[in-house]
Amino acid sequence: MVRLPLKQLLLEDPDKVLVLDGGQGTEMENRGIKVANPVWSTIPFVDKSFWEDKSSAQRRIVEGMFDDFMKAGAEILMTVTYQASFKSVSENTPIKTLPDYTNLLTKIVDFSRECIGEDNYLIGTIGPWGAHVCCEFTGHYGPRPESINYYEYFRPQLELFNTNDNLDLIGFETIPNVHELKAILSWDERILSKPFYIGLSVHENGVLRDGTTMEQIGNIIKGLGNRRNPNLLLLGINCVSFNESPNILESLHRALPDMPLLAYPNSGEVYDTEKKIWNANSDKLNSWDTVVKRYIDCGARIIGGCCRTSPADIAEVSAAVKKYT
Ligand code: MET
Ligand SMILES: [Zn+2]
Repeated sequence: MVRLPLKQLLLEDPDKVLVLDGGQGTEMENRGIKVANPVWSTIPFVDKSFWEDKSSAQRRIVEGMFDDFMKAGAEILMTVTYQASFKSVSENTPIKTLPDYTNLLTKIVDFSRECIGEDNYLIGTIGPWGAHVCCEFTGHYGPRPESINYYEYFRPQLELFNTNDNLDLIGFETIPNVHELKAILSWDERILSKPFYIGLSVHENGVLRDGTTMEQIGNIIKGLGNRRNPNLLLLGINCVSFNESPNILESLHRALPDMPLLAYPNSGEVYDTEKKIWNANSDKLNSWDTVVKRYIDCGARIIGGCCRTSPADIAEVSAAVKKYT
């Protein structure tokens, strides 16, 4: 294998910062794929023609997207599996059984590896429990969030990602609720046997969507002591306000000074939930150059973009990473 195991790279090359890709779901939408459905950006992979016809339009779009992110400088890229839990897929697509689901996810992972080659790192992404009920930006997990069986929800996707050698890292993205965070943190190496990270969904006022502060999150992680899963490699934020993201990451760094961090904010545009369109943010206070420098200064080791960030954004991230490392 050409690439070093990620854990080793993070330890042995402390100045290395990896450039992540951008917002795949929104980028696929920009390129003409209709993603408005319950499995979101995983939809093209559910179509048989994606696998049977190697020159199908949708397949070319996904290949082109990976290519353009790599040309922009991305060296760690994601599978398009944010909303591909067994529950979401089996309830909303013709794929109903565990073997068929496993087959679908294996094909997606192996296809993504083919797209990015052996030199780059591949993350198997997992959206939060809230993604299947669209509440990853509110964190409202109902009256008893502590009694949700998170493990049961994640298990089929996790078991597959754990065992597929094409994946270097598992990414839990956009986690908005502290009970879900605690559940993931309670899983040991038998449940999470591959390196993983957790991306938090943080309000622009700096607290987790459910109101938990970064300091409280720091205490939860410190409190794990030797029960902490050694595969937890990084903690960070994703799909958060572009302008506020450096402040948020800095507060996470103050809470956990030794933790390697990751950050991939939104583009800085603002979503109008009524008109369902993205508007340019006239108050975009920062440039990628500024935010990337601040991320690096507080210990970020993986930096990229989330929703509405494109290869052009990743090129700016990559230039800033080169400048400041
Ligand atoms: C709602 S956050 C989405 C994250 C996902 N990795 C994507 O960009 O497709
Ligand atoms: Zn996002």
